[in-house]
Amino acid sequence: MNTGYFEYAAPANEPVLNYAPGSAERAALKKQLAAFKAEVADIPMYIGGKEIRTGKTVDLRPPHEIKHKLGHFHMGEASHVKSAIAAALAAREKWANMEWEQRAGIFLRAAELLATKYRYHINAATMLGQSKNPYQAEIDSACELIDFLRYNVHFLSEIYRQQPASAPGIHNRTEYRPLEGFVLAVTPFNFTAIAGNLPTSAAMCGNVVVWKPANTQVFAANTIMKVLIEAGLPDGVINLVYAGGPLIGEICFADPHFAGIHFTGSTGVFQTMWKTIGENISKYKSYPRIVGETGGKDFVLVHKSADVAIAVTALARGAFEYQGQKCSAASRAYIPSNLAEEIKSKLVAELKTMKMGTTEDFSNFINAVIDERSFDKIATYIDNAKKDPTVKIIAGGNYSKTEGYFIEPTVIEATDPKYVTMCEEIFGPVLTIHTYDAEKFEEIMVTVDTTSEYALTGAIIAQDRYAVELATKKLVNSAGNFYINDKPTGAVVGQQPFGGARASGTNDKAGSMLNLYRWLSARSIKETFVPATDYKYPFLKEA
Ligand SMILES: NC(=O)c1ccc[n+]([C@@H]2O[C@H](COP(=O)([O-])OP(=O)(O)OC[C@H]3O[C@@H](n4cnc5c(N)ncnc54)[C@H](O)[C@@H]3O)[C@@H](O)[C@H]2O)c1
Ligand SMILES: N[C@@H](CCC=O)C(=O)O
Repeated sequence: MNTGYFEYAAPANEPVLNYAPGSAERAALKKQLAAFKAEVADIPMYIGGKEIRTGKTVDLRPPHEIKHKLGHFHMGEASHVKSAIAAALAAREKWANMEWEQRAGIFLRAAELLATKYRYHINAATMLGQSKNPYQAEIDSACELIDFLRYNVHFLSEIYRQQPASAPGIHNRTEYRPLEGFVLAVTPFNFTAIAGNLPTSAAMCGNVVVWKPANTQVFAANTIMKVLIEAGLPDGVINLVYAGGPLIGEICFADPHFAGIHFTGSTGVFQTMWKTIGENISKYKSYPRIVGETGGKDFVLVHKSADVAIAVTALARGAFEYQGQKCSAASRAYIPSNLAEEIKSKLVAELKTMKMGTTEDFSNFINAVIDERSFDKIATYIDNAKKDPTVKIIAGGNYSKTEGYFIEPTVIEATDPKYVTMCEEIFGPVLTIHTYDAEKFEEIMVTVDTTSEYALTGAIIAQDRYAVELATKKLVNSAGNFYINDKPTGAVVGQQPFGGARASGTNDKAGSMLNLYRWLSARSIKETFVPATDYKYPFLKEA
Protein backbone atom coordinates (compact mmCIF):
# COMPACT_ATOMS: atom_id res chain seq x y z
CA MET A 1 0.00 0.00 0.00
CA ASN A 2 1.48 3.36 -1.05
CA THR A 3 0.56 6.07 1.42
CA GLY A 4 2.61 8.97 0.10
CA TYR A 5 5.52 10.06 -2.08
CA PHE A 6 8.62 9.95 0.08
CA GLU A 7 11.54 12.32 -0.45
CA TYR A 8 15.19 11.28 -0.39
CA ALA A 9 17.07 14.58 -0.53
CA ALA A 10 20.58 14.79 -1.99
CA PRO A 11 22.96 13.68 0.77
CA ALA A 12 26.28 15.31 1.67
CA ASN A 13 29.44 13.34 0.91
CA GLU A 14 30.64 11.24 3.83
CA PRO A 15 33.40 13.26 5.59
CA VAL A 16 36.90 11.79 5.16
CA LEU A 17 38.59 11.00 8.50
CA ASN A 18 42.29 11.89 8.59
CA TYR A 19 43.78 9.29 10.98
CA ALA A 20 46.27 11.86 12.30
CA PRO A 21 48.51 10.80 15.21
CA GLY A 22 46.54 10.89 18.47
CA SER A 23 43.12 10.73 16.75
CA ALA A 24 40.41 8.38 17.97
CA GLU A 25 39.95 6.94 14.47
CA ARG A 26 43.65 6.05 14.25
CA ALA A 27 43.46 4.05 17.49
CA ALA A 28 40.25 2.30 16.39
CA LEU A 29 41.73 1.36 13.00
CA LYS A 30 44.95 0.01 14.54
CA LYS A 31 42.88 -2.10 16.95
CA GLN A 32 40.88 -3.61 14.07
CA LEU A 33 44.04 -4.31 12.05
CA ALA A 34 45.50 -6.17 15.02
CA ALA A 35 42.26 -8.11 15.48
CA PHE A 36 42.23 -9.24 11.84
CA LYS A 37 45.89 -10.25 12.07
CA ALA A 38 45.25 -12.32 15.18
CA GLU A 39 42.61 -14.53 13.55
CA VAL A 40 42.31 -16.81 10.53
CA ALA A 41 39.10 -15.94 8.70
CA ASP A 42 36.97 -18.71 7.21
CA ILE A 43 34.97 -17.00 4.46
CA PRO A 44 31.94 -18.71 2.90
CA MET A 45 29.93 -17.95 -0.22
CA TYR A 46 26.42 -16.57 0.39
CA ILE A 47 23.74 -18.22 -1.74
CA GLY A 48 20.03 -17.81 -1.05
CA GLY A 49 20.85 -16.50 2.43
CA LYS A 50 22.90 -19.59 3.31
CA GLU A 51 26.62 -19.65 4.05
CA ILE A 52 28.19 -22.20 1.71
CA ARG A 53 31.53 -23.87 2.49
CA THR A 54 32.97 -26.27 -0.06
CA GLY A 55 36.21 -27.22 1.69
CA LYS A 56 38.07 -26.26 -1.47
CA THR A 57 39.82 -23.25 0.05
CA VAL A 58 42.01 -20.46 -1.31
CA ASP A 59 44.34 -18.62 1.07
CA LEU A 60 44.15 -14.86 1.57
CA ARG A 61 47.43 -13.05 2.33
CA PRO A 62 48.29 -9.34 2.58
CA PRO A 63 50.13 -8.41 -0.64
CA HIS A 64 52.72 -6.59 1.54
CA GLU A 65 53.30 -9.55 3.89
CA ILE A 66 52.86 -12.72 1.93
CA LYS A 67 54.04 -15.03 4.71
CA HIS A 68 51.03 -14.07 6.84
CA LYS A 69 47.72 -15.86 6.32
CA LEU A 70 44.64 -13.70 6.89
CA GLY A 71 42.29 -16.56 6.22
CA HIS A 72 40.79 -18.42 3.29
CA PHE A 73 37.64 -18.48 1.25
CA HIS A 74 35.67 -21.42 -0.09
CA MET A 75 35.84 -21.75 -3.86
CA GLY A 76 32.68 -22.67 -5.72
CA GLU A 77 32.07 -24.88 -8.74
CA ALA A 78 29.56 -24.86 -11.58
CA SER A 79 26.83 -26.19 -9.27
CA HIS A 80 27.24 -23.18 -6.96
CA VAL A 81 26.93 -20.70 -9.81
CA LYS A 82 23.74 -22.48 -10.90
CA SER A 83 22.41 -22.42 -7.31
CA ALA A 84 23.16 -18.69 -7.11
CA ILE A 85 21.12 -18.07 -10.27
CA ALA A 86 18.27 -20.23 -8.96
CA ALA A 87 18.31 -18.45 -5.58
CA ALA A 88 18.25 -15.06 -7.29
CA LEU A 89 15.33 -16.01 -9.53
CA ALA A 90 13.41 -17.46 -6.55
CA ALA A 91 13.81 -14.14 -4.67
CA ARG A 92 12.87 -12.00 -7.67
CA GLU A 93 9.12 -11.61 -7.46
CA LYS A 94 8.96 -10.65 -3.79
CA TRP A 95 11.91 -8.28 -4.06
CA ALA A 96 10.68 -6.60 -7.24
CA ASN A 97 7.35 -5.96 -5.55
CA MET A 98 8.72 -4.57 -2.29
CA GLU A 99 7.76 -0.91 -1.85
CA TRP A 100 10.59 1.44 -2.80
CA GLU A 101 10.84 3.03 0.62
CA GLN A 102 11.43 -0.40 2.20
CA ARG A 103 14.18 -1.19 -0.33
CA ALA A 104 15.71 2.25 0.18
CA GLY A 105 15.71 1.73 3.94
CA ILE A 106 17.92 -1.35 3.60
CA PHE A 107 20.63 0.44 1.59
CA LEU A 108 20.53 3.58 3.74
CA ARG A 109 20.91 1.39 6.81
CA ALA A 110 23.88 -0.36 5.19
CA ALA A 111 25.47 3.06 4.53
CA GLU A 112 24.96 4.04 8.15
CA LEU A 113 26.42 0.78 9.43
CA LEU A 114 29.50 1.33 7.25
CA ALA A 115 29.84 4.91 8.48
CA THR A 116 29.71 3.84 12.12
CA LYS A 117 29.89 0.28 13.46
CA TYR A 118 31.79 -1.24 10.49
CA ARG A 119 33.95 1.70 9.35
CA TYR A 120 37.17 0.25 10.74
CA HIS A 121 36.24 -3.29 9.73
CA ILE A 122 35.84 -2.35 6.09
CA ASN A 123 38.93 -0.10 6.09
CA ALA A 124 41.15 -2.61 7.87
CA ALA A 125 39.94 -5.40 5.57
CA THR A 126 40.80 -3.28 2.52
CA MET A 127 44.19 -2.26 3.96
CA LEU A 128 45.18 -5.86 4.64
CA GLY A 129 43.52 -7.59 1.71
CA GLN A 130 44.29 -5.06 -1.03
CA SER A 131 47.33 -3.25 0.48
CA LYS A 132 45.93 0.28 0.77
CA ASN A 133 47.26 2.86 3.21
CA PRO A 134 44.74 4.30 5.72
CA TYR A 135 43.86 7.34 3.60
CA GLN A 136 43.39 5.31 0.42
CA ALA A 137 41.21 2.82 2.31
CA GLU A 138 39.17 5.60 3.94
CA ILE A 139 38.35 7.37 0.65
CA ASP A 140 37.46 4.07 -1.01
CA SER A 141 35.97 1.47 1.29
CA ALA A 142 34.37 3.84 3.76
CA CYS A 143 33.51 7.15 2.06
CA GLU A 144 32.99 6.19 -1.59
CA LEU A 145 30.98 3.09 -0.77
CA ILE A 146 28.80 5.01 1.71
CA ASP A 147 28.33 7.75 -0.91
CA PHE A 148 27.36 5.23 -3.61
CA LEU A 149 24.64 3.80 -1.36
CA ARG A 150 23.23 7.14 -0.21
CA TYR A 151 23.44 8.96 -3.56
CA ASN A 152 21.95 6.07 -5.49
CA VAL A 153 18.90 6.10 -3.20
CA HIS A 154 18.55 9.82 -3.91
CA PHE A 155 19.07 9.42 -7.68
CA LEU A 156 16.63 6.53 -7.94
CA SER A 157 13.96 8.48 -6.07
CA GLU A 158 14.50 11.29 -8.62
CA ILE A 159 14.07 8.83 -11.49
CA TYR A 160 10.85 7.41 -10.01
CA ARG A 161 9.55 10.96 -9.73
CA GLN A 162 9.96 11.60 -13.49
CA GLN A 163 6.53 11.09 -15.02
CA PRO A 164 5.03 11.89 -18.43
CA ALA A 165 2.42 14.55 -19.23
CA SER A 166 -1.26 13.63 -19.43
CA ALA A 167 -3.72 15.16 -21.92
CA PRO A 168 -7.23 16.01 -20.67
CA GLY A 169 -9.35 12.92 -20.05
CA ILE A 170 -6.47 10.51 -19.67
CA HIS A 171 -3.75 9.70 -17.17
CA ASN A 172 -0.26 8.53 -18.16
CA ARG A 173 2.31 7.06 -15.89
CA THR A 174 5.70 5.38 -16.18
CA GLU A 175 6.64 2.44 -14.04
CA TYR A 176 10.37 1.81 -13.65
CA ARG A 177 10.40 -1.97 -13.45
CA PRO A 178 13.48 -4.06 -12.70
CA LEU A 179 14.84 -6.22 -15.52
CA GLU A 180 13.15 -9.55 -16.15
CA GLY A 181 15.81 -12.00 -14.99
CA PHE A 182 19.01 -11.71 -12.97
CA VAL A 183 21.94 -9.31 -13.16
CA LEU A 184 25.54 -10.56 -12.97
CA ALA A 185 27.96 -8.23 -11.14
CA VAL A 186 31.65 -8.97 -11.75
CA THR A 187 33.91 -6.70 -9.71
CA PRO A 188 37.64 -5.78 -9.69
CA PHE A 189 40.27 -5.97 -6.96
CA ASN A 190 41.22 -2.34 -6.72
CA PHE A 191 38.19 -0.58 -5.21
CA THR A 192 36.06 -1.96 -2.38
CA ALA A 193 33.55 0.77 -3.23
CA ILE A 194 33.17 -0.54 -6.78
CA ALA A 195 32.81 -4.10 -5.48
CA GLY A 196 29.95 -2.88 -3.30
CA ASN A 197 28.37 -0.57 -5.85
CA LEU A 198 28.01 -2.94 -8.80
CA PRO A 199 25.69 -5.46 -7.08
CA THR A 200 23.85 -2.94 -4.87
CA SER A 201 23.01 -0.38 -7.58
CA ALA A 202 21.24 -3.07 -9.61
CA ALA A 203 19.59 -4.59 -6.51
CA MET A 204 18.36 -1.18 -5.36
CA CYS A 205 16.40 -0.93 -8.63
CA GLY A 206 14.55 -4.13 -7.70
CA ASN A 207 16.85 -6.58 -9.51
CA VAL A 208 18.25 -9.83 -8.15
CA VAL A 209 21.99 -10.34 -8.48
CA VAL A 210 24.73 -12.92 -8.75
CA TRP A 211 27.93 -11.24 -7.55
CA LYS A 212 31.42 -12.49 -8.33
CA PRO A 213 34.28 -10.41 -6.84
CA ALA A 214 37.98 -10.66 -7.70
CA ASN A 215 39.70 -13.35 -5.60
CA THR A 216 42.09 -10.70 -4.26
CA GLN A 217 39.21 -8.58 -2.94
CA VAL A 218 37.26 -11.32 -1.14
CA PHE A 219 38.45 -10.30 2.36
CA ALA A 220 36.62 -6.93 2.14
CA ALA A 221 33.78 -8.30 -0.04
CA ASN A 222 32.89 -10.55 2.89
CA THR A 223 32.44 -7.50 5.14
CA ILE A 224 30.20 -5.83 2.54
CA MET A 225 27.98 -8.91 2.39
CA LYS A 226 27.76 -9.16 6.18
CA VAL A 227 26.77 -5.50 6.41
CA LEU A 228 24.06 -5.93 3.75
CA ILE A 229 22.65 -8.93 5.62
CA GLU A 230 22.65 -7.01 8.91
CA ALA A 231 20.94 -4.12 7.12
CA GLY A 232 18.08 -6.45 6.25
CA LEU A 233 18.75 -7.50 2.64
CA PRO A 234 16.40 -10.46 2.04
CA ASP A 235 17.83 -13.89 1.20
CA GLY A 236 18.68 -14.45 -2.45
CA VAL A 237 18.64 -10.80 -3.55
CA ILE A 238 22.44 -10.68 -3.81
CA ASN A 239 24.26 -14.00 -4.02
CA LEU A 240 28.01 -13.84 -3.50
CA VAL A 241 29.90 -16.62 -5.27
CA TYR A 242 33.60 -17.32 -5.72
CA ALA A 243 34.43 -19.14 -8.91
CA GLY A 244 36.74 -18.69 -11.87
CA GLY A 245 35.74 -15.80 -14.13
CA PRO A 246 35.43 -17.92 -17.29
CA LEU A 247 33.25 -20.48 -15.44
CA ILE A 248 30.91 -17.78 -14.16
CA GLY A 249 30.67 -16.35 -17.68
CA GLU A 250 30.08 -19.72 -19.30
CA ILE A 251 27.11 -20.49 -17.01
CA CYS A 252 25.54 -17.06 -16.57
CA PHE A 253 25.80 -15.99 -20.22
CA ALA A 254 24.16 -19.24 -21.35
CA ASP A 255 21.14 -18.78 -19.08
CA PRO A 256 17.91 -17.54 -20.73
CA HIS A 257 17.20 -15.41 -17.63
CA PHE A 258 20.47 -13.49 -17.90
CA ALA A 259 19.30 -9.85 -17.97
CA GLY A 260 22.45 -7.78 -17.61
CA ILE A 261 26.13 -7.60 -16.71
CA HIS A 262 27.51 -4.90 -14.42
CA PHE A 263 31.26 -5.19 -14.87
CA THR A 264 34.37 -3.27 -13.88
CA GLY A 265 37.77 -4.65 -14.79
CA SER A 266 40.09 -4.98 -17.74
CA THR A 267 39.16 -4.22 -21.33
CA GLY A 268 40.13 -7.69 -22.59
CA VAL A 269 37.79 -9.48 -20.17
CA PHE A 270 34.92 -7.12 -20.98
CA GLN A 271 35.35 -7.64 -24.72
CA THR A 272 35.33 -11.41 -24.24
CA MET A 273 32.10 -11.11 -22.23
CA TRP A 274 30.45 -8.94 -24.87
CA LYS A 275 31.41 -11.41 -27.58
CA THR A 276 29.96 -14.37 -25.63
CA ILE A 277 26.74 -12.48 -24.93
CA GLY A 278 26.49 -11.66 -28.64
CA GLU A 279 26.96 -15.30 -29.59
CA ASN A 280 24.17 -16.30 -27.17
CA ILE A 281 21.77 -13.46 -28.04
CA SER A 282 18.96 -15.62 -29.35
CA LYS A 283 18.82 -17.59 -26.06
CA TYR A 284 17.74 -14.68 -23.88
CA LYS A 285 14.24 -13.67 -22.89
CA SER A 286 15.21 -9.97 -23.21
CA TYR A 287 18.17 -8.12 -24.69
CA PRO A 288 20.68 -7.99 -21.81
CA ARG A 289 22.07 -4.70 -20.55
CA ILE A 290 25.85 -4.61 -20.96
CA VAL A 291 27.58 -2.11 -18.70
CA GLY A 292 31.35 -2.17 -18.30
CA GLU A 293 33.92 0.29 -17.00
CA THR A 294 37.34 -0.87 -18.06
CA GLY A 295 40.99 0.10 -18.56
CA GLY A 296 42.74 3.42 -18.94
CA LYS A 297 45.97 5.04 -20.08
CA ASP A 298 45.40 8.31 -18.35
CA PHE A 299 47.32 11.44 -19.26
CA VAL A 300 48.60 14.64 -17.68
CA LEU A 301 49.29 17.37 -20.22
CA VAL A 302 51.37 20.23 -18.85
CA HIS A 303 51.32 23.58 -20.68
CA LYS A 304 54.25 25.99 -20.81
CA SER A 305 52.28 28.36 -18.52
CA ALA A 306 51.82 25.73 -15.79
CA ASP A 307 52.55 26.23 -12.12
CA VAL A 308 55.34 23.69 -11.55
CA ALA A 309 54.25 22.79 -7.99
CA ILE A 310 50.74 21.93 -9.26
CA ALA A 311 52.16 19.79 -12.07
CA VAL A 312 54.59 17.92 -9.81
CA THR A 313 51.91 17.17 -7.20
CA ALA A 314 49.40 16.07 -9.86
CA LEU A 315 52.01 13.63 -11.15
CA ALA A 316 53.25 12.39 -7.77
CA ARG A 317 49.79 11.78 -6.35
CA GLY A 318 48.02 10.98 -9.62
CA ALA A 319 50.53 8.34 -10.69
CA PHE A 320 51.59 6.73 -7.41
CA GLU A 321 48.73 6.77 -4.91
CA TYR A 322 47.68 3.16 -4.35
CA GLN A 323 50.76 2.10 -6.32
CA GLY A 324 49.22 3.36 -9.56
CA GLN A 325 46.50 0.68 -9.38
CA LYS A 326 43.62 3.03 -10.11
CA CYS A 327 42.03 2.87 -13.52
CA SER A 328 42.31 6.68 -13.35
CA ALA A 329 46.03 6.78 -12.47
CA ALA A 330 48.26 9.15 -14.44
CA SER A 331 50.51 6.90 -16.45
CA ARG A 332 51.67 9.15 -19.32
CA ALA A 333 52.75 12.76 -18.97
CA TYR A 334 53.57 15.34 -21.61
CA ILE A 335 55.75 18.13 -20.23
CA PRO A 336 56.84 21.30 -22.06
CA SER A 337 60.52 21.88 -22.86
CA ASN A 338 60.65 25.20 -20.92
CA LEU A 339 59.66 23.47 -17.62
CA ALA A 340 60.94 19.93 -18.22
CA GLU A 341 64.13 19.99 -16.17
CA GLU A 342 62.47 21.67 -13.18
CA ILE A 343 59.45 19.32 -13.22
CA LYS A 344 61.62 16.19 -13.53
CA SER A 345 64.06 17.16 -10.78
CA LYS A 346 61.29 18.17 -8.36
CA LEU A 347 59.29 15.02 -9.11
CA VAL A 348 62.31 12.78 -8.57
CA ALA A 349 63.04 14.58 -5.28
CA GLU A 350 59.42 14.10 -4.13
CA LEU A 351 59.45 10.39 -4.95
CA LYS A 352 62.59 9.90 -2.84
CA THR A 353 60.56 11.02 0.21
CA MET A 354 57.83 8.40 -0.34
CA LYS A 355 58.27 5.54 2.13
CA MET A 356 57.30 2.04 1.03
CA GLY A 357 56.23 -0.87 3.26
CA THR A 358 53.31 -2.47 5.06
CA THR A 359 49.93 -0.80 5.52
CA GLU A 360 50.06 -1.28 9.30
CA ASP A 361 52.99 1.16 9.48
CA PHE A 362 51.12 4.44 8.93
CA SER A 363 54.26 6.29 7.83
CA ASN A 364 54.25 4.43 4.50
CA PHE A 365 52.79 6.18 1.45
CA ILE A 366 53.51 3.25 -0.90
CA ASN A 367 52.44 -0.32 -0.22
CA ALA A 368 52.52 -3.47 -2.34
CA VAL A 369 50.95 -4.26 -5.70
CA ILE A 370 48.11 -6.74 -5.59
CA ASP A 371 49.63 -10.11 -6.50
CA GLU A 372 52.51 -11.97 -8.09
CA ARG A 373 50.99 -11.96 -11.57
CA SER A 374 50.68 -8.22 -11.49
CA PHE A 375 54.15 -7.81 -9.94
CA ASP A 376 55.75 -9.91 -12.70
CA LYS A 377 53.93 -8.02 -15.45
CA ILE A 378 55.01 -4.61 -14.10
CA ALA A 379 58.59 -5.81 -13.51
CA THR A 380 58.77 -6.95 -17.13
CA TYR A 381 57.88 -3.44 -18.38
CA ILE A 382 60.61 -2.02 -16.10
CA ASP A 383 63.20 -4.61 -17.23
CA ASN A 384 62.45 -3.91 -20.87
CA ALA A 385 62.86 -0.17 -20.24
CA LYS A 386 66.22 -0.82 -18.57
CA LYS A 387 67.41 -2.65 -21.69
CA ASP A 388 66.09 -0.08 -24.17
CA PRO A 389 68.62 2.62 -25.15
CA THR A 390 65.83 4.97 -26.29
CA VAL A 391 64.43 5.40 -22.79
CA LYS A 392 65.87 6.28 -19.39
CA ILE A 393 64.63 5.38 -15.90
CA ILE A 394 64.95 8.60 -13.90
CA ALA A 395 63.37 7.40 -10.63
CA GLY A 396 62.82 4.01 -8.99
CA GLY A 397 63.21 0.91 -11.13
CA ASN A 398 63.84 -1.51 -8.23
CA TYR A 399 61.47 -4.20 -7.03
CA SER A 400 61.35 -7.23 -4.74
CA LYS A 401 58.87 -9.97 -3.94
CA THR A 402 60.66 -11.47 -0.96
CA GLU A 403 58.38 -10.09 1.77
CA GLY A 404 55.58 -8.70 -0.38
CA TYR A 405 55.01 -7.45 -3.92
CA PHE A 406 56.95 -4.19 -3.67
CA ILE A 407 57.80 -2.01 -6.65
CA GLU A 408 59.40 1.41 -6.27
CA PRO A 409 57.58 4.38 -7.81
CA THR A 410 59.23 4.41 -11.22
CA VAL A 411 59.51 7.18 -13.80
CA ILE A 412 60.57 6.39 -17.35
CA GLU A 413 61.62 9.18 -19.68
CA ALA A 414 60.80 8.46 -23.33
CA THR A 415 61.84 10.53 -26.33
CA ASP A 416 59.40 8.57 -28.49
CA PRO A 417 55.84 9.58 -27.47
CA LYS A 418 54.65 6.20 -28.80
CA TYR A 419 57.05 4.15 -26.64
CA VAL A 420 55.20 1.08 -25.33
CA THR A 421 54.77 2.42 -21.77
CA MET A 422 53.18 5.59 -23.19
CA CYS A 423 50.52 3.41 -24.87
CA GLU A 424 49.71 0.28 -22.83
CA GLU A 425 47.94 0.06 -19.46
CA ILE A 426 50.51 -1.21 -16.93
CA PHE A 427 48.37 -0.86 -13.78
CA GLY A 428 51.23 -0.27 -11.39
CA PRO A 429 53.56 2.47 -10.07
CA VAL A 430 55.10 3.36 -13.43
CA LEU A 431 54.81 6.81 -15.02
CA THR A 432 56.27 7.60 -18.43
CA ILE A 433 57.18 11.18 -19.29
CA HIS A 434 57.68 12.69 -22.71
CA THR A 435 59.11 16.19 -23.18
CA TYR A 436 57.60 18.16 -26.08
CA ASP A 437 58.57 21.43 -27.74
CA ALA A 438 56.78 24.02 -25.59
CA GLU A 439 55.79 25.93 -28.75
CA LYS A 440 54.02 22.86 -30.24
CA PHE A 441 51.05 22.61 -27.90
CA GLU A 442 48.50 21.97 -30.68
CA GLU A 443 50.62 19.17 -32.14
CA ILE A 444 51.08 17.45 -28.79
CA MET A 445 47.33 17.44 -28.21
CA VAL A 446 46.94 15.38 -31.39
CA THR A 447 49.50 12.94 -29.96
CA VAL A 448 47.66 12.79 -26.62
CA ASP A 449 44.40 12.04 -28.40
CA THR A 450 45.74 9.38 -30.76
CA THR A 451 48.28 7.49 -28.65
CA SER A 452 46.02 5.13 -26.76
CA GLU A 453 42.84 3.15 -27.39
CA TYR A 454 41.50 4.30 -24.00
CA ALA A 455 39.62 7.45 -22.99
CA LEU A 456 39.14 7.32 -19.24
CA THR A 457 40.78 10.25 -17.41
CA GLY A 458 43.11 13.10 -18.28
CA ALA A 459 44.33 16.42 -16.92
CA ILE A 460 45.51 19.76 -18.29
CA ILE A 461 47.83 21.78 -16.07
CA ALA A 462 48.04 25.41 -17.23
CA GLN A 463 47.70 28.97 -15.95
CA ASP A 464 46.88 30.31 -19.44
CA ARG A 465 43.08 30.17 -19.78
CA TYR A 466 43.28 29.96 -23.61
CA ALA A 467 45.37 26.82 -23.24
CA VAL A 468 42.81 25.37 -20.80
CA GLU A 469 39.99 26.18 -23.22
CA LEU A 470 41.85 24.74 -26.20
CA ALA A 471 42.69 21.50 -24.40
CA THR A 472 39.12 21.13 -23.11
CA LYS A 473 37.85 21.34 -26.70
CA LYS A 474 40.56 19.41 -28.57
CA LEU A 475 40.61 16.56 -26.04
CA VAL A 476 36.82 16.28 -25.87
CA ASN A 477 36.87 12.57 -26.76
CA SER A 478 40.14 11.66 -25.02
CA ALA A 479 38.75 11.31 -21.48
CA GLY A 480 35.39 10.71 -19.80
CA ASN A 481 36.68 12.51 -16.70
CA PHE A 482 38.75 15.61 -17.49
CA TYR A 483 40.57 17.62 -14.83
CA ILE A 484 41.85 21.19 -14.95
CA ASN A 485 44.84 21.90 -12.70
CA ASP A 486 44.37 18.73 -10.70
CA LYS A 487 45.41 15.07 -10.72
CA PRO A 488 43.23 12.80 -12.88
CA THR A 489 42.20 10.54 -9.96
CA GLY A 490 39.87 10.71 -6.97
CA ALA A 491 36.43 11.28 -8.49
CA VAL A 492 33.83 11.85 -5.78
CA VAL A 493 30.31 10.38 -6.02
CA GLY A 494 27.74 13.10 -6.69
CA GLN A 495 30.48 15.51 -7.82
CA GLN A 496 32.35 13.89 -10.73
CA PRO A 497 30.28 10.97 -12.13
CA PHE A 498 32.90 8.47 -13.24
CA GLY A 499 33.54 6.57 -16.47
CA GLY A 500 35.23 6.66 -19.85
CA ALA A 501 34.47 5.91 -23.47
CA ARG A 502 36.40 4.31 -26.37
CA ALA A 503 38.08 1.12 -24.99
CA SER A 504 37.56 2.38 -21.41
CA GLY A 505 33.95 1.28 -21.23
CA THR A 506 30.33 2.05 -21.89
CA ASN A 507 30.60 5.35 -19.94
CA ASP A 508 27.49 4.71 -17.89
CA LYS A 509 28.90 6.84 -15.07
CA ALA A 510 28.95 4.95 -11.78
CA GLY A 511 27.19 6.79 -8.98
CA SER A 512 24.80 8.74 -11.20
CA MET A 513 21.29 8.50 -12.63
CA LEU A 514 22.77 7.47 -15.98
CA ASN A 515 23.96 4.22 -14.45
CA LEU A 516 20.70 3.44 -12.65
CA TYR A 517 18.67 3.79 -15.86
CA ARG A 518 20.51 0.74 -17.17
CA TRP A 519 18.96 -1.46 -14.46
CA LEU A 520 15.39 -0.33 -15.14
CA SER A 521 12.91 -1.33 -17.81
CA ALA A 522 10.18 1.28 -18.12
CA ARG A 523 6.53 0.44 -18.66
CA SER A 524 4.22 3.20 -19.95
CA ILE A 525 0.64 2.99 -18.78
CA LYS A 526 -2.19 5.04 -20.30
CA GLU A 527 -5.66 5.12 -18.77
CA THR A 528 -8.52 6.72 -20.71
CA PHE A 529 -11.37 7.87 -18.47
CA VAL A 530 -14.18 8.19 -21.06
CA PRO A 531 -13.04 5.93 -23.90
CA ALA A 532 -14.31 6.25 -27.48
CA THR A 533 -17.23 3.99 -28.32
CA ASP A 534 -17.40 4.60 -32.07
CA TYR A 535 -14.55 4.19 -34.57
CA LYS A 536 -15.82 6.93 -36.93
CA TYR A 537 -14.02 10.29 -37.11
CA PRO A 538 -16.37 13.32 -36.74
CA PHE A 539 -15.96 14.22 -40.45
CA LEU A 540 -17.28 10.78 -41.46
CA LYS A 541 -20.58 11.39 -39.69
CA GLU A 542 -23.68 12.66 -41.56
CA ALA A 543 -24.51 16.38 -41.08
N1 LIG B 1 36.94 2.22 -15.58
C1 LIG B 1 36.75 1.96 -14.30
O1 LIG B 1 35.87 2.53 -13.63
C2 LIG B 1 37.63 0.97 -13.61
C3 LIG B 1 37.65 0.92 -12.21
C4 LIG B 1 38.47 -0.03 -11.59
C5 LIG B 1 39.26 -0.88 -12.34
N2 LIG B 1 39.24 -0.77 -13.68
C6 LIG B 1 40.09 -1.63 -14.50
O2 LIG B 1 40.16 -2.94 -13.91
C7 LIG B 1 41.40 -3.54 -14.18
C8 LIG B 1 42.03 -4.01 -12.89
O3 LIG B 1 41.16 -4.82 -12.17
P1 LIG B 1 41.26 -6.41 -12.21
O4 LIG B 1 42.71 -6.81 -12.29
O5 LIG B 1 40.45 -6.92 -11.07
O6 LIG B 1 40.56 -6.71 -13.60
P2 LIG B 1 40.23 -8.11 -14.29
O7 LIG B 1 39.61 -7.83 -15.60
O8 LIG B 1 41.40 -9.03 -14.25
O9 LIG B 1 39.16 -8.76 -13.30
C9 LIG B 1 37.91 -8.12 -13.06
C10 LIG B 1 36.91 -9.19 -12.66
O10 LIG B 1 36.65 -10.03 -13.79
C11 LIG B 1 36.84 -11.39 -13.42
N3 LIG B 1 37.26 -12.13 -14.62
C12 LIG B 1 38.52 -12.32 -15.08
N4 LIG B 1 38.47 -13.04 -16.24
C13 LIG B 1 37.16 -13.28 -16.49
C14 LIG B 1 36.46 -13.96 -17.54
N5 LIG B 1 37.11 -14.51 -18.56
N6 LIG B 1 35.10 -14.00 -17.47
C15 LIG B 1 34.43 -13.42 -16.44
N7 LIG B 1 35.05 -12.77 -15.43
C16 LIG B 1 36.38 -12.70 -15.46
C17 LIG B 1 37.88 -11.32 -12.32
O11 LIG B 1 37.90 -12.51 -11.57
C18 LIG B 1 37.40 -10.11 -11.55
O12 LIG B 1 36.34 -10.43 -10.70
C19 LIG B 1 42.23 -2.46 -14.88
O13 LIG B 1 42.21 -2.68 -16.26
C20 LIG B 1 41.50 -1.17 -14.52
O14 LIG B 1 41.71 -0.12 -15.41
C21 LIG B 1 38.44 0.10 -14.33
N1 LIG C 1 36.92 6.45 -9.16
C1 LIG C 1 38.32 6.30 -8.95
C2 LIG C 1 38.93 5.28 -9.86
C3 LIG C 1 38.32 3.95 -9.91
C4 LIG C 1 39.15 3.06 -10.74
O1 LIG C 1 40.00 2.33 -10.35
C5 LIG C 1 39.06 7.60 -9.22
O2 LIG C 1 38.46 8.55 -9.72
O3 LIG C 1 40.25 7.65 -8.94
